[in-house]
Amino acid sequence: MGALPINIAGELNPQSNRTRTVVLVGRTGNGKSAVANSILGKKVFKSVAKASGVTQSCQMQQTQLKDGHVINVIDTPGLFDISAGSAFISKEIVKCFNLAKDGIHAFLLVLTVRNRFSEEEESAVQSIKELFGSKIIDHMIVVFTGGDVLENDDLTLDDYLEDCPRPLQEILTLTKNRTVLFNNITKDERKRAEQVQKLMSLVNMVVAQNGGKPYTNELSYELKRVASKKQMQAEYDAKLKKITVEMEAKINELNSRLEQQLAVEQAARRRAEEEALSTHRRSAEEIAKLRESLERAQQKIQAPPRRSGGCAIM
Ligand SMILES: Nc1nc2c(ncn2[C@@H]2O[C@H](COP(=O)(O)OP(=O)(O)OP(=O)(O)O)[C@@H](O)[C@H]2O)c(=O)[nH]1
Repeated sequence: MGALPINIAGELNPQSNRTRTVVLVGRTGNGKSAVANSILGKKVFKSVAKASGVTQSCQMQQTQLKDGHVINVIDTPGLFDISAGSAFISKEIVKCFNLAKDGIHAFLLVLTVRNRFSEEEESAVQSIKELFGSKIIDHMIVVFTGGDVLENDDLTLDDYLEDCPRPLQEILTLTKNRTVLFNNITKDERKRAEQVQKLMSLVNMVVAQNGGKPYTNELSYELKRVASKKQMQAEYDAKLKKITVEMEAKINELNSRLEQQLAVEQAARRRAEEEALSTHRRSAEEIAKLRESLERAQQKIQAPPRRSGGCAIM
């Protein structure tokens, strides 16, 4: 492996300053591969409806856009799905950083308007933040797929995001509303190009806001350091393995913390639901009692006057 074309400050070398590398992250089935294909303008990544994950490993593809920018697109499997094991995640994260030799300019968090924003989605974002550090947020753009669904309902992305759940609102605030909507099934080439153009202007904005520097973290420095030392293959492999194992331990620790947090939240929600149910039951009982006494009162009023000694009591 050769030296990476970024200097120690993480800045791009002049020859690569028209290259942008983006990584698609998000839950399985949200449409990462479909977005990657829309960016590339061709069906390169497999994108199909399947209950289990389709993308099995990080892969990178490149294209040159009309404006001269070269874009590297890295598609990832559902790295932060609850079912993904830590050994798999760590291996894939190391692979992803190894693929992104120019550094990563933007992380595209892929969400879909076709499903509700779930708790799992929220904890996936938390995992990303904790594993890569909150600096990653400065490089994050939220891509919503399912533009066609909103179009069919005559809705804009802003309409959809009105009154969105608080955790999603927080992500949008953190990422300074860098959002873009993709209709990945459109056959209209102009529309596809427009979507990519909007995304690229957000990517360029992120690059500018980060002083032209791609995202780097301890892991990318470590990988760069290991790669730059022209070591023997066996030594290099051993170092890479060590990095992967360390990453796995970090993921295990994070997962057990997130599981605990989720359990606490679920217990609190269950308690609140039970309380609401018992309040509802109590008020239903009170209403039934009230109704009963009302009926009794009405029966008394409607009852024929009692007679005494043949004479009506007036
Ligand atoms: N209607 C509609 N369907 C979409 C859109 N984008 C993606 N899909 C569908 O969503 C399903 C999942 O898309 P993928 O691209 O495979 O999702 P993924 O996140 O890459 O999934 P994995 O590769 O399994 O991690 C496919 O059936 C896509 O056709 C969109 O904009 N509109």
